[in-house]
Amino acid sequence: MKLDQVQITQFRNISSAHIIPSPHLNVVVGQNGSGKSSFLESLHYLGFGRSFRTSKHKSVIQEAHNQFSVFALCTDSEGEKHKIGFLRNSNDEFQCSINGEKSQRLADLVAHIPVQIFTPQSSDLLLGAPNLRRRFIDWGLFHVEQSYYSLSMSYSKILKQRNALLKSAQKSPNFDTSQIVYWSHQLAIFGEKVSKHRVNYISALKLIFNRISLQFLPEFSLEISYNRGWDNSLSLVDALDKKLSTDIKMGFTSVGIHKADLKLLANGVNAIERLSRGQLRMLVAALQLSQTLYLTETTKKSGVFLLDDIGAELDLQKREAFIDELLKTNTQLFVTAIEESQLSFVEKYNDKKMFHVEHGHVKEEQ
Ligand SMILES: Nc1ncnc2c1ncn2[C@@H]1O[C@H](COP(=O)(O)OP(=O)(O)OP(=O)(O)O)[C@@H](O)[C@H]1O
Repeated sequence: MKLDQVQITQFRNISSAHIIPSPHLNVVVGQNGSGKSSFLESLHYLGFGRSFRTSKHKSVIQEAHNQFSVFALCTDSEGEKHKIGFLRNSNDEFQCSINGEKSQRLADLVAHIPVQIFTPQSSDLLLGAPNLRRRFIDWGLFHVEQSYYSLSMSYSKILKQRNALLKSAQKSPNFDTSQIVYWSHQLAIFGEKVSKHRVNYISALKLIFNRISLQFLPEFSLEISYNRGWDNSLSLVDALDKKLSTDIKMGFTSVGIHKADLKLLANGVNAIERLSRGQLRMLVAALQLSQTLYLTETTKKSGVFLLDDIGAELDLQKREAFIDELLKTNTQLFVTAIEESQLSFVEKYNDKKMFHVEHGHVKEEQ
């Protein structure tokens, strides 16, 4: 899906903006505090229903106002037009709109536009907690595997149920554990299915990643290793049964897909111990690009890629390599920079638009 037009209202310092982007490359330039990241953040809402900078939705609503909205006219890969929108008010209520129909289900909206974001904080994918890496895998699967969302939602609901029973059992020694065993079996049914999708996805991603990482970080031998969240020699139901008494003691489920993790190895050791900050960012870029390639190859869908503050920690050559490769995937790119000189190489692209942001006004450069 490509964004043909975007209308933003009362979003941070952007009172109102109407943009007609290029379907390929959009360069957004402006001084510190001008509103570049806010512009990308508003597009992020269309792909996730949330910000990439804060969990407090209220803080993105423009001061002295009580709601923001982002609307877009888009074209999908079959050439069909769609009208999508997202609105959120200061009472923390939101509304999605898809081709004129209102919806309270975020999944309906975010399924339309696969949005990815790359910021100076993106190395958190490798440095941060495992849930960030699971979210990375889940994002990829959500957009390629139709059943994945409902399978993982079912797993989460059953996990809550099992954890509530474990807490009750923790408090009362005579608790009938057969109920927990029942939920362990239910949990295992969905957990095995989700895990199978994840394992297949990682294997496919590895093939693409091996090629991209050679290009982006040729000085290292890089490898993805995936831990599915329980003992490899056991089925999930057996692993859950084996951990039953430990889980009762702790009051939560210690094995399952909610414990899965990705590890990135550089020359055989954990990449975070070996790579510089810039190299870690490039590794994240390679992972995200692999996802983009997989998405377009398997579904023919195209997405929107937001690159915030590209100048931070990536040298000119690496910025160029990343943008070159993203543009080959038919992704619609929005790149922000403080100065045009940080992106001097964009001269070579024909189908691009340049935008200038000043005090929240987004203007296309003619
Ligand atoms: N809720 C809000 N209402 C009005 N203005 C806001 C709100 N939240 C943030 N701002 C202001 O919006 C401006 C734009 O911030 P933004 O982070 O988009 O800037 P930027 O151009 O990305 O800057 P930098 O290059 O420093 O990252 C800032 O001056 C900020 O103080």
